[in-house]
Amino acid sequence: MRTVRAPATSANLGSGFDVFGVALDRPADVVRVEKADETTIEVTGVGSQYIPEDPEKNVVGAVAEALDAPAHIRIDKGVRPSSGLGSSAASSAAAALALNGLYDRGYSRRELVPIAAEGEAVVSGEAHSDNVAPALLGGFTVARHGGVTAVDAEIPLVACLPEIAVSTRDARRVVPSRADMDDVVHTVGSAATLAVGMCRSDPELVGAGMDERIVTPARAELITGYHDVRDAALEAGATGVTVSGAGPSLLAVCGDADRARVASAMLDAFEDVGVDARAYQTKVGAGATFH
Ligand SMILES: Nc1ncnc2c1ncn2[C@@H]1O[C@H](COP(=O)(O)OP(=O)(O)O)[C@@H](O)[C@H]1O
Ligand SMILES: N[C@@H](CCOP(=O)(O)O)C(=O)O
Repeated sequence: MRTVRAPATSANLGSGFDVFGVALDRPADVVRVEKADETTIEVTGVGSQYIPEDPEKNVVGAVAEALDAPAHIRIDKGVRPSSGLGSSAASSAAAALALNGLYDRGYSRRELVPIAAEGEAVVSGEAHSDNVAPALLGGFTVARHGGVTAVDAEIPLVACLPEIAVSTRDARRVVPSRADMDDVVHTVGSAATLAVGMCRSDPELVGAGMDERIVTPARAELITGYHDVRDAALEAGATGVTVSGAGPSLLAVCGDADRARVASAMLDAFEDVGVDARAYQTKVGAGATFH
């Protein structure tokens, strides 16, 4: 038997669509695997009523198949599905690491990234690895077709999750297929600023580098109260705010001293537009760990 905890993650960070991601210190999924003749899945925890236990439909079924590692898989969800906090990726990453250990497959964490991404293809139609990379490796990650670069960073964050469901599949449909060259240049500048900020653990640079004008505005439309909540967080001291993953969560970057104030400003702003929400006061954290 093997048990692995894998963290929530936030992808894109505004300017790094389908490339950048960070592991969050909390919340997390816990996945336990035992060898079996065929794969069966049991799901408990946050939002488990919305998650299929059929191995053809649950992300961990695709991971078990990719590793040729049939197992009884128990998932205790800490990351709500359709949250924009890498819920499916947390399960995929945890299952990949746990099954790799259970069956002695010998893959490194980096080699497990494309295997765990097979799970993402089940739910969003594409094996994007910007969530599974930080869930496995921790820190700030840059996921490209050629491989993943990861760095540790000390950055305080607030992830604010409203009681709205936005599926990654639907939010990918609103992404424009073409972009204006001025906006592309702006995005490159932001992405470079953000990456330098992560390397320096500098919340000012990371926040400034989240600004992006191509994907984020289209997705903001799917989130009731997005602009009010963003403004409230900035006024409370956040250095940058953007859509987390495909939404509906918002991710704010701030200094340590401002984190509690930013979290409560975001909750109040959601409440003002009639939306219940919860805020995770978190930071860039570690990747999946064995228990
Ligand atoms: N193990 C799993 N954990 C979470 N969601 C899963 C899992 N397996 C399948 N799903 C499905 O994936 C969808 C959620 O994935 P996604 O929209 O990517 O959420 P998130 O943005 O939080 O990653 C839901 O439809 C859910 O039923
Ligand atoms: N790059 C993907 C990330 C989706 O993240 P999730 O946490 O919403 O699953 C996208 O932006 O579509």
